[in-house]
Amino acid sequence: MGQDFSQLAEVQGILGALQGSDDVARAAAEARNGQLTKPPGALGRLEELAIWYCGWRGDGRARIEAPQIIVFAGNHGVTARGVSAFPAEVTAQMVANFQAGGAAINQLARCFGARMDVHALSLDVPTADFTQEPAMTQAELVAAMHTGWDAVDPASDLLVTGEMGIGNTTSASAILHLLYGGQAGDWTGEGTGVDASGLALKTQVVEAAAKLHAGATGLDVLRRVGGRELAAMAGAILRARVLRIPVLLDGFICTAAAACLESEQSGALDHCVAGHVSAETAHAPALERLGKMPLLSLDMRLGEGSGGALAIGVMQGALACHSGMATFAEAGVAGG
Ligand SMILES: O=C(O)c1ccc[n+]([C@@H]2O[C@H](COP(=O)([O-])O)[C@@H](O)[C@H]2O)c1
Ligand SMILES: Cc1cc2nc[nH]c2cc1C
Repeated sequence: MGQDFSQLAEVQGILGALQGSDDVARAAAEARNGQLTKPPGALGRLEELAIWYCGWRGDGRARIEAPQIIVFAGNHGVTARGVSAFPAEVTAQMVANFQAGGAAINQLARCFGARMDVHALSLDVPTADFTQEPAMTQAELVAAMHTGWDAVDPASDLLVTGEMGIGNTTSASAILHLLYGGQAGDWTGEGTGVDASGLALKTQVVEAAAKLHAGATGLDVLRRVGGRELAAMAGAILRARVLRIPVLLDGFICTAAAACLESEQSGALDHCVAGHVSAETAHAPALERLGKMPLLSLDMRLGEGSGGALAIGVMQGALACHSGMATFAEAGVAGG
């Protein structure tokens, strides 16, 4: 595709000119679904998912053959406030683990035949502490979004964006509090596992951040209280939209990053499905605000794209049935 950007205004221009899904392919998929050898509606939500996917792919009989998982990693200045149960150096250590094939996401990628890529974003330069100043400059935001944009393989047919970043649930909570209001406590949870006093401190940090950055919207929220890996996920999700590659959102942090795109441009996440709802308490209300019903609910709170990766299997199943099943006429089954 001939689209690219080097400035925030150009990102906004791309968001303002997004195309919808292909009505003709969607109608063909809907017609095919009505002829398959099953009682109407018997595959439940899989039917709606397959039709949705076919619409985005522009093919009434699409399959999933080349899923891609991208894990973005970033470090956060706000960790100096003591908001995580783990030290910041774990981010770089886990990147090494991803590269060596030892993390959960490596195993899940293999299970579903997905290509997996890892992008570490300036781990030696944490973002600024957003209780004091914006986490990123506009140039830093755009550069991180561009890393995500470039990371998407145009030949892939389903994308999962995942992340690794000690402290990034504080970022996600601050984003959601700024976008959706309420109290800081409504959007703040345990992350990697802080105790009750840790949670109280983290809630104060989110409250202070929301106060400092009050009034921000859309991508400016991502810049002010986000992080590089969140911005990269947003960039990848946007690129996927331009390339008509459907996206499975992962957990709390991925959803918060995506919510900034939706805040900037209503409908920007129409090509996305929520892969799962995580155990982080504010994830379910965030998905509700976005009108996204998660495919899975397994009490996971790992990140890395792990919940989205598991949902690849659900989507593969939906499309295998839709595109592989015989019709009543083909199979000579009565009642179609
Ligand atoms: O995906 C989720 O819903 C999720 C929920 C809680 C924690 N995480 C992961 O844990 C890390 C952030 O947790 P924390 O406590 O350091 O803010 C980061 O690497 C995330 O991938 C992820
Ligand atoms: C060990 C560990 C692995 C992770 N994967 C994603 N976030 C994580 C956070 C920690 C602490």
